[in-house]
Amino acid sequence: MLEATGLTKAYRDTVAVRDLTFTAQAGRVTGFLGPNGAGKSTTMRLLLGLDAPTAGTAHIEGRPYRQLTDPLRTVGALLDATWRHPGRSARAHLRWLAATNGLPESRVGEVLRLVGLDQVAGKRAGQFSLGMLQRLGIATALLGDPRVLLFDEPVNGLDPEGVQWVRHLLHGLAAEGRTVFVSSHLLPEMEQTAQDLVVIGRGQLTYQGTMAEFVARAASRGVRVRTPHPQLLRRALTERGVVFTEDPDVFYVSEMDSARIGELAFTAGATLYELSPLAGSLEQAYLELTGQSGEFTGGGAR
Ligand SMILES: Nc1ncnc2c1ncn2[C@@H]1O[C@H](COP(=O)(O)OP(=O)(O)OP(=O)(O)O)[C@@H](O)[C@H]1O
Repeated sequence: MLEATGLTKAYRDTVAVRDLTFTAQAGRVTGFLGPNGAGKSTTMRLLLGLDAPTAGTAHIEGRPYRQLTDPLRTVGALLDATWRHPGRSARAHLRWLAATNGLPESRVGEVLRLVGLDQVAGKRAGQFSLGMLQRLGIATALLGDPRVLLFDEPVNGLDPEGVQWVRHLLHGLAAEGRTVFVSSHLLPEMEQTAQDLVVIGRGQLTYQGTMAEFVARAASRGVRVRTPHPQLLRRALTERGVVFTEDPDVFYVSEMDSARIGELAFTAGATLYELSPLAGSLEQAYLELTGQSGEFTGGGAR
Protein backbone atom coordinates (compact mmCIF):
# COMPACT_ATOMS: atom_id res chain seq x y z
CA MET A 1 0.00 0.00 0.00
CA LEU A 2 1.01 3.60 -0.66
CA GLU A 3 -0.09 6.31 1.70
CA ALA A 4 0.39 10.08 1.64
CA THR A 5 -0.76 11.99 4.71
CA GLY A 6 -0.75 15.78 4.79
CA LEU A 7 2.11 15.64 2.30
CA THR A 8 3.53 19.07 1.53
CA LYS A 9 6.56 20.20 -0.46
CA ALA A 10 7.44 23.87 -0.67
CA TYR A 11 10.24 25.19 -2.83
CA ARG A 12 11.45 28.74 -2.45
CA ASP A 13 8.84 30.28 -4.80
CA THR A 14 6.29 27.48 -5.16
CA VAL A 15 4.31 25.07 -3.06
CA ALA A 16 4.48 22.07 -5.40
CA VAL A 17 2.37 19.77 -3.17
CA ARG A 18 0.03 21.01 -0.46
CA ASP A 19 -1.48 18.90 2.33
CA LEU A 20 -2.01 15.90 0.09
CA THR A 21 -3.70 12.85 1.61
CA PHE A 22 -4.48 9.73 -0.39
CA THR A 23 -3.91 5.98 -0.51
CA ALA A 24 -3.26 3.48 -3.26
CA GLN A 25 -4.42 -0.01 -2.31
CA ALA A 26 -2.81 -3.38 -2.90
CA GLY A 27 -4.41 -5.42 -5.68
CA ARG A 28 -5.54 -2.33 -7.59
CA VAL A 29 -4.17 -0.13 -10.36
CA THR A 30 -4.45 3.47 -9.16
CA GLY A 31 -4.18 6.16 -11.83
CA PHE A 32 -2.52 9.46 -10.90
CA LEU A 33 -3.76 12.44 -12.90
CA GLY A 34 -3.27 16.16 -12.93
CA PRO A 35 -2.50 18.97 -15.38
CA ASN A 36 1.13 19.79 -16.20
CA GLY A 37 2.84 21.25 -13.17
CA ALA A 38 0.17 19.95 -10.75
CA GLY A 39 2.80 18.21 -8.64
CA LYS A 40 2.70 14.59 -9.83
CA SER A 41 6.46 14.15 -10.26
CA THR A 42 7.12 15.87 -6.94
CA THR A 43 4.66 13.50 -5.23
CA MET A 44 6.35 10.47 -6.81
CA ARG A 45 9.77 11.73 -5.72
CA LEU A 46 8.50 12.26 -2.17
CA LEU A 47 7.03 8.75 -2.08
CA LEU A 48 10.38 7.35 -3.21
CA GLY A 49 12.43 9.32 -0.71
CA LEU A 50 14.23 11.21 -3.49
CA ASP A 51 13.08 14.46 -1.91
CA ALA A 52 12.18 15.23 1.70
CA PRO A 53 8.70 16.60 2.45
CA THR A 54 8.32 20.03 4.06
CA ALA A 55 5.47 18.53 6.10
CA GLY A 56 3.45 15.32 6.24
CA THR A 57 4.44 11.75 5.48
CA ALA A 58 4.74 9.45 2.47
CA HIS A 59 4.61 5.77 3.37
CA ILE A 60 5.25 2.64 1.35
CA GLU A 61 4.01 -0.54 3.01
CA GLY A 62 3.63 1.46 6.23
CA ARG A 63 7.04 3.15 6.32
CA PRO A 64 8.86 6.08 4.78
CA TYR A 65 11.06 4.92 1.88
CA ARG A 66 14.25 5.76 3.77
CA GLN A 67 13.28 3.35 6.57
CA LEU A 68 12.66 0.37 4.28
CA THR A 69 15.07 -2.42 5.09
CA ASP A 70 15.01 -3.89 1.60
CA PRO A 71 13.91 -1.06 -0.71
CA LEU A 72 14.27 -2.76 -4.12
CA ARG A 73 12.29 -5.78 -2.92
CA THR A 74 9.59 -3.48 -1.53
CA VAL A 75 9.11 -0.88 -4.23
CA GLY A 76 10.07 -0.51 -7.89
CA ALA A 77 9.74 2.64 -9.92
CA LEU A 78 9.94 3.93 -13.46
CA LEU A 79 10.44 7.68 -13.28
CA ASP A 80 12.53 8.85 -16.21
CA ALA A 81 12.97 6.13 -18.79
CA THR A 82 15.29 8.24 -20.92
CA TRP A 83 18.11 7.89 -18.40
CA ARG A 84 20.53 5.11 -19.29
CA HIS A 85 24.18 4.33 -19.25
CA PRO A 86 24.87 4.76 -22.97
CA GLY A 87 27.77 2.33 -23.13
CA ARG A 88 26.19 -0.45 -21.09
CA SER A 89 23.91 -3.15 -22.46
CA ALA A 90 20.45 -3.76 -21.00
CA ARG A 91 21.66 -7.04 -19.49
CA ALA A 92 24.81 -5.47 -18.00
CA HIS A 93 22.74 -2.64 -16.52
CA LEU A 94 20.33 -5.05 -14.83
CA ARG A 95 23.16 -7.37 -13.68
CA TRP A 96 24.93 -4.43 -12.08
CA LEU A 97 21.72 -3.38 -10.30
CA ALA A 98 21.05 -6.95 -9.14
CA ALA A 99 24.62 -7.39 -7.87
CA THR A 100 24.71 -4.09 -5.98
CA ASN A 101 21.34 -4.76 -4.35
CA GLY A 102 21.80 -8.38 -3.36
CA LEU A 103 19.28 -9.72 -5.88
CA PRO A 104 19.77 -13.10 -7.59
CA GLU A 105 21.28 -12.86 -11.09
CA SER A 106 18.63 -15.28 -12.39
CA ARG A 107 16.12 -12.47 -11.95
CA VAL A 108 17.83 -10.52 -14.78
CA GLY A 109 16.86 -13.09 -17.43
CA GLU A 110 13.34 -13.31 -16.02
CA VAL A 111 12.62 -9.58 -16.22
CA LEU A 112 14.23 -9.28 -19.67
CA ARG A 113 11.87 -11.99 -20.93
CA LEU A 114 8.93 -10.41 -19.14
CA VAL A 115 9.41 -7.08 -20.94
CA GLY A 116 10.32 -8.67 -24.27
CA LEU A 117 13.92 -7.43 -24.40
CA ASP A 118 15.67 -10.82 -24.19
CA GLN A 119 16.59 -10.76 -27.90
CA VAL A 120 18.28 -7.35 -27.67
CA ALA A 121 19.64 -7.61 -24.13
CA GLY A 122 23.27 -7.52 -25.35
CA LYS A 123 22.78 -4.30 -27.32
CA ARG A 124 24.07 -1.08 -25.83
CA ALA A 125 21.22 0.87 -24.24
CA GLY A 126 22.56 4.00 -25.95
CA GLN A 127 21.12 2.60 -29.20
CA PHE A 128 17.69 1.88 -27.74
CA SER A 129 14.53 3.59 -29.00
CA LEU A 130 12.30 5.36 -26.48
CA GLY A 131 9.95 2.38 -26.48
CA MET A 132 12.83 -0.02 -25.70
CA LEU A 133 14.05 2.30 -22.94
CA GLN A 134 10.55 2.25 -21.43
CA ARG A 135 10.68 -1.54 -21.42
CA LEU A 136 14.13 -1.46 -19.82
CA GLY A 137 12.82 0.99 -17.21
CA ILE A 138 9.93 -1.35 -16.47
CA ALA A 139 12.34 -4.31 -16.22
CA THR A 140 14.41 -2.29 -13.73
CA ALA A 141 11.31 -1.54 -11.64
CA LEU A 142 10.39 -5.24 -11.58
CA LEU A 143 13.88 -6.52 -10.78
CA GLY A 144 13.38 -6.87 -7.02
CA ASP A 145 9.93 -8.45 -7.51
CA PRO A 146 8.46 -5.64 -5.34
CA ARG A 147 5.01 -5.42 -3.75
CA VAL A 148 4.61 -1.76 -4.75
CA LEU A 149 5.19 -0.27 -8.20
CA LEU A 150 5.24 3.35 -9.31
CA PHE A 151 5.21 4.20 -12.99
CA ASP A 152 5.48 7.77 -14.29
CA GLU A 153 4.18 7.89 -17.89
CA PRO A 154 5.05 4.25 -18.69
CA VAL A 155 3.48 4.26 -22.17
CA ASN A 156 5.33 7.34 -23.37
CA GLY A 157 6.96 6.46 -26.72
CA LEU A 158 5.33 3.04 -27.04
CA ASP A 159 3.44 1.96 -30.16
CA PRO A 160 -0.20 0.77 -29.81
CA GLU A 161 0.94 -2.81 -29.27
CA GLY A 162 3.34 -1.66 -26.55
CA VAL A 163 0.61 0.41 -24.93
CA GLN A 164 -1.64 -2.65 -24.79
CA TRP A 165 1.22 -4.73 -23.43
CA VAL A 166 1.76 -2.24 -20.56
CA ARG A 167 -1.97 -2.31 -19.80
CA HIS A 168 -1.97 -6.10 -19.50
CA LEU A 169 1.23 -6.04 -17.48
CA LEU A 170 -0.19 -3.55 -14.96
CA HIS A 171 -3.43 -5.52 -14.67
CA GLY A 172 -1.41 -8.69 -14.07
CA LEU A 173 0.76 -7.04 -11.40
CA ALA A 174 -2.32 -5.78 -9.55
CA ALA A 175 -4.02 -9.18 -9.88
CA GLU A 176 -1.00 -10.67 -8.08
CA GLY A 177 -1.90 -8.42 -5.13
CA ARG A 178 0.62 -5.65 -5.76
CA THR A 179 0.02 -1.94 -5.40
CA VAL A 180 0.32 -0.26 -8.82
CA PHE A 181 0.45 3.55 -8.96
CA VAL A 182 0.67 5.02 -12.46
CA SER A 183 0.57 8.46 -14.05
CA SER A 184 -0.29 9.04 -17.69
CA HIS A 185 -1.48 11.84 -19.92
CA LEU A 186 -3.30 9.37 -22.18
CA LEU A 187 -6.74 9.50 -20.61
CA PRO A 188 -8.55 6.91 -22.76
CA GLU A 189 -5.72 4.49 -22.00
CA MET A 190 -5.85 5.31 -18.30
CA GLU A 191 -9.59 4.66 -18.34
CA GLN A 192 -8.91 1.10 -19.46
CA THR A 193 -6.02 0.56 -17.09
CA ALA A 194 -6.85 2.01 -13.67
CA GLN A 195 -9.57 0.91 -11.26
CA ASP A 196 -8.95 3.76 -8.81
CA LEU A 197 -7.96 7.37 -9.33
CA VAL A 198 -6.09 10.09 -7.50
CA VAL A 199 -6.49 13.47 -9.20
CA ILE A 200 -4.53 16.55 -8.14
CA GLY A 201 -4.57 20.18 -9.24
CA ARG A 202 -2.12 22.85 -8.05
CA GLY A 203 -0.62 20.39 -5.62
CA GLN A 204 -3.92 19.63 -3.91
CA LEU A 205 -6.19 16.62 -4.01
CA THR A 206 -9.25 17.10 -6.21
CA TYR A 207 -10.47 13.48 -6.31
CA GLN A 208 -9.74 10.13 -4.74
CA GLY A 209 -12.03 7.21 -5.45
CA THR A 210 -12.96 4.66 -8.06
CA MET A 211 -12.65 5.23 -11.80
CA ALA A 212 -16.30 4.19 -12.21
CA GLU A 213 -17.53 6.86 -9.81
CA PHE A 214 -15.36 9.54 -11.39
CA VAL A 215 -16.54 8.74 -14.91
CA ALA A 216 -20.17 8.58 -13.75
CA ARG A 217 -19.90 12.29 -12.92
CA ALA A 218 -19.86 12.97 -16.64
CA ALA A 219 -22.21 10.16 -17.55
CA SER A 220 -25.57 11.92 -17.71
CA ARG A 221 -25.30 12.96 -21.30
CA GLY A 222 -28.67 11.72 -22.46
CA VAL A 223 -29.69 9.17 -25.04
CA ARG A 224 -29.06 9.14 -28.77
CA VAL A 225 -32.11 8.02 -30.78
CA ARG A 226 -32.41 7.33 -34.50
CA THR A 227 -35.75 6.79 -36.21
CA PRO A 228 -37.11 6.76 -39.75
CA HIS A 229 -40.25 8.42 -38.30
CA PRO A 230 -38.96 11.72 -36.85
CA GLN A 231 -42.35 13.48 -36.96
CA LEU A 232 -43.98 10.80 -34.78
CA LEU A 233 -41.18 10.80 -32.22
CA ARG A 234 -40.92 14.61 -32.20
CA ARG A 235 -44.65 14.92 -31.49
CA ALA A 236 -44.58 12.30 -28.71
CA LEU A 237 -41.57 13.93 -26.99
CA THR A 238 -43.01 17.46 -27.32
CA GLU A 239 -46.43 16.40 -25.94
CA ARG A 240 -44.75 15.08 -22.79
CA GLY A 241 -42.48 18.10 -22.41
CA VAL A 242 -39.32 15.98 -22.77
CA VAL A 243 -36.10 17.95 -23.38
CA PHE A 244 -34.38 17.01 -26.65
CA THR A 245 -32.26 18.39 -29.47
CA GLU A 246 -32.34 17.21 -33.04
CA ASP A 247 -29.74 16.72 -35.74
CA PRO A 248 -30.92 15.47 -39.10
CA ASP A 249 -32.12 11.91 -38.40
CA VAL A 250 -30.80 11.88 -34.81
CA PHE A 251 -32.44 12.97 -31.55
CA TYR A 252 -30.51 13.62 -28.33
CA VAL A 253 -32.92 13.16 -25.45
CA SER A 254 -32.11 14.39 -21.93
CA GLU A 255 -33.60 13.45 -18.59
CA MET A 256 -35.41 10.32 -19.77
CA ASP A 257 -33.89 6.85 -19.74
CA SER A 258 -33.72 4.59 -22.79
CA ALA A 259 -36.42 2.21 -21.56
CA ARG A 260 -39.00 5.02 -21.28
CA ILE A 261 -37.98 6.53 -24.62
CA GLY A 262 -38.39 3.07 -26.21
CA GLU A 263 -41.88 2.68 -24.74
CA LEU A 264 -42.84 6.18 -25.83
CA ALA A 265 -41.67 5.54 -29.39
CA PHE A 266 -43.53 2.22 -29.47
CA THR A 267 -46.79 3.88 -28.35
CA ALA A 268 -46.28 6.63 -30.92
CA GLY A 269 -45.70 4.04 -33.65
CA ALA A 270 -42.14 5.25 -34.37
CA THR A 271 -39.68 2.53 -35.39
CA LEU A 272 -36.29 2.88 -33.68
CA TYR A 273 -33.02 2.19 -35.48
CA GLU A 274 -30.89 3.20 -32.51
CA LEU A 275 -31.34 3.87 -28.81
CA SER A 276 -27.95 4.47 -27.15
CA PRO A 277 -27.29 5.95 -23.73
CA LEU A 278 -24.33 8.33 -24.13
CA ALA A 279 -21.71 7.16 -21.71
CA GLY A 280 -19.36 9.62 -20.07
CA SER A 281 -15.63 9.16 -20.42
CA LEU A 282 -12.66 9.75 -18.16
CA GLU A 283 -11.58 12.50 -20.55
CA GLN A 284 -14.94 14.27 -20.23
CA ALA A 285 -15.04 13.95 -16.44
CA TYR A 286 -11.42 15.07 -16.13
CA LEU A 287 -11.87 18.09 -18.39
CA GLU A 288 -14.96 19.13 -16.47
CA LEU A 289 -13.08 18.91 -13.17
CA THR A 290 -9.88 20.61 -14.27
CA GLY A 291 -11.72 23.07 -16.52
CA GLN A 292 -13.74 24.23 -13.52
CA SER A 293 -10.63 24.89 -11.51
CA GLY A 294 -9.22 26.83 -14.50
CA GLU A 295 -6.07 24.78 -14.68
CA PHE A 296 -6.27 22.74 -17.82
CA THR A 297 -3.28 23.67 -19.90
CA GLY A 298 -4.65 22.44 -23.22
CA GLY A 299 -3.91 19.36 -25.27
CA GLY A 300 -3.44 17.02 -22.37
CA ALA A 301 -0.63 15.19 -24.12
CA ARG A 302 2.99 16.09 -24.21
N1 LIG B 1 13.23 21.43 -7.66
C1 LIG B 1 12.27 22.35 -7.81
N2 LIG B 1 12.48 23.64 -7.46
C2 LIG B 1 11.52 24.57 -7.59
N3 LIG B 1 10.28 24.33 -8.06
C3 LIG B 1 10.00 23.07 -8.43
C4 LIG B 1 10.96 22.00 -8.34
N4 LIG B 1 10.39 20.84 -8.77
C5 LIG B 1 9.13 21.17 -9.13
N5 LIG B 1 8.90 22.50 -8.94
C6 LIG B 1 7.62 23.20 -9.20
O1 LIG B 1 6.59 22.51 -8.55
C7 LIG B 1 5.41 22.45 -9.34
C8 LIG B 1 5.01 21.01 -9.57
O2 LIG B 1 5.94 20.37 -10.44
P1 LIG B 1 5.88 18.82 -10.84
O3 LIG B 1 7.06 18.57 -11.74
O4 LIG B 1 5.77 18.00 -9.63
O5 LIG B 1 4.52 18.75 -11.64
P2 LIG B 1 3.93 17.57 -12.57
O6 LIG B 1 2.51 17.43 -12.18
O7 LIG B 1 4.79 16.38 -12.47
O8 LIG B 1 4.03 18.19 -14.01
P3 LIG B 1 4.23 17.47 -15.44
O9 LIG B 1 2.97 16.76 -15.74
O10 LIG B 1 4.48 18.62 -16.34
O11 LIG B 1 5.43 16.56 -15.29
C9 LIG B 1 5.73 23.22 -10.61
O12 LIG B 1 5.27 24.54 -10.45
C10 LIG B 1 7.24 23.17 -10.67
O13 LIG B 1 7.74 24.30 -11.36
